[in-house]
Amino acid sequence: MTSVADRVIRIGTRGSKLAVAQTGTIAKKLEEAGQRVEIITVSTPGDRSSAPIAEIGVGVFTSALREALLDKQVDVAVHSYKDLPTAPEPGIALAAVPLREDPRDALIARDRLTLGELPSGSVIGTGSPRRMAQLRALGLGFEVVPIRGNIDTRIGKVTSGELDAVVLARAGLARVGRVGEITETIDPLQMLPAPAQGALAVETRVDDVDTEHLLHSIVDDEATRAAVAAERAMLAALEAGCSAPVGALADVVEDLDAEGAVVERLSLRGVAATGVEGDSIQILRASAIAEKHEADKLGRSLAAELLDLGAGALSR
Ligand SMILES: NCc1[nH]cc(CCC(=O)O)c1CC(=O)O
Repeated sequence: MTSVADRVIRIGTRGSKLAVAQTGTIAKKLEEAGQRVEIITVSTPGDRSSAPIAEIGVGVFTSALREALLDKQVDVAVHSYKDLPTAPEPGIALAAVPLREDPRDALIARDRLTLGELPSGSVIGTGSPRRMAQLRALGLGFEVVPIRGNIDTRIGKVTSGELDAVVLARAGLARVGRVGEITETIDPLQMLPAPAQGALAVETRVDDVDTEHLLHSIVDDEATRAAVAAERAMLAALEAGCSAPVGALADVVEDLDAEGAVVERLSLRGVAATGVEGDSIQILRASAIAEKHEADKLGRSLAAELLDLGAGALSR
């Protein structure tokens, strides 16, 4: 391997419990491969503000970490991939996309209830327009209210009785050891996750090829990278950001080629909601399948299909 083994690789992370846990998994893999690492916490404006994400803007959690990377305060930045803007960042390389956790959303409800068991009028908290739209589109009479805050704060609102339920990413709950409190892992047929949910993005500087290659060889997962590329290509082509009412989920699936032989292909499902601000919510869904190396094209063509169906009126 490269001679980077002689130095300590500085890994930057946000300070939240979730971010520290995520970064810890990457640090552990590097250490197991004999690499010395140091974890450096970078505070971001997103951590300091409690305003709705829609107001403080895309990239609020990730730009400070990227700045620390470009300033050479750290050598590696670990992000929740779904929080990254779709536009590429000059000077920064996507060194690795590790094997992702279960990408689905999870319900934590009072009395261990599921979505189907929660009565009409139940109050469910989520700050995500995507989750809000898909919850309302179930037509079960839920009142969906905006919330923010870290995982502990959100779950606390159910424990205290302030809310009947909250919806969170299962992956985040897994990373902080709270999957036991999940009362239903939501079927993607009912709620598609955010593009790249559950995945991490491991970034390095473009001029630090040794570190990039090291991270790639130790933590990259090709199937996750392809799936996430398709999901994010769809999001980018819809010109929507991380707080848009857009969901996407890609999987590598077994399919048959023209001769009937089993081949691996990439399957992508997408959802976009319009009218989220008013009360005439409309949900548009589509799906498609393509060759594994055509992730970008698959994402773009599914976005085109959603736009044809009416996603042009996407509320931003
Ligand atoms: N937007 C905040 C955020 N960014 C990443 C995760 C969870 C972990 C992940 O999806 O990778 C969360 C919390 C949540 O959506 O419940």
